[in-house]
Amino acid sequence: MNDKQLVAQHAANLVEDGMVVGLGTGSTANYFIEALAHRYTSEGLKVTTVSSSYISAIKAREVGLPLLAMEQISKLDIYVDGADEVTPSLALLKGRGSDLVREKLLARASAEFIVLVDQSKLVSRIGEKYAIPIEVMPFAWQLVQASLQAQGAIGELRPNASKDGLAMTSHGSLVLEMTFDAKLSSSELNIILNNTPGIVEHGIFEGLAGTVLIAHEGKIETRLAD
Ligand SMILES: O=C[C@H](O)[C@H](O)[C@H](O)COP(=O)(O)O
Repeated sequence: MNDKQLVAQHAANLVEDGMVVGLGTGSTANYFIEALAHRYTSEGLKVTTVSSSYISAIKAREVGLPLLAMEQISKLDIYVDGADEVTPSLALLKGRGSDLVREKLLARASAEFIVLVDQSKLVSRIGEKYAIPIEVMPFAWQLVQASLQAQGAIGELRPNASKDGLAMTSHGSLVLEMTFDAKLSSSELNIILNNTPGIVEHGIFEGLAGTVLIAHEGKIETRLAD
């Protein structure tokens, strides 16, 4: 079992009978979906799930988990997802995939947001390893880019996987990948991005993570939000 599987299994064991569980997106979230499905089929654990992306919904269906559409829920008990960066204050950077809107909705709506990472995701500040993904309305991308450049950021639209076009999110947005002055804190960046018209969603998850489970060499460390 690798570190991502280990931490995913640990999180699946935290799910209790009757819970509505949000399913994240990405390789770590996939391991969680598999581990939860195992408990559902082998232990008869009663769960309902809601997915953060089309790809996670497909995965959940493949493994036989009961799945609700997001429109059918107004709250959930637990949301489990990976992250690309985690700071000491448990601010997150997410969105190397393209499903930020649903991910942040579920993170905000859940009673408990549990983040699964290995040690490679720990950073001292948001933006240390990756540019910040920013979903923009397609017609707004140049105005958003110019507005952020005026505040010192640099960056371009995300290319698609084969680099012969542009990446598009599940909901038809383009993605700007912007790097900001390293002196800006995650909360300052969060405010700038929340206040910029034309941005649909962005990858800074500030004050949302309740628990971060960190796997390293077969052991799990639990960090709780203040
Ligand atoms: O949109 C992608 C999500 O934010 C992922 O949770 C994040 O990129 C981490 O992915 P992984 O578990 O594959 O490292």
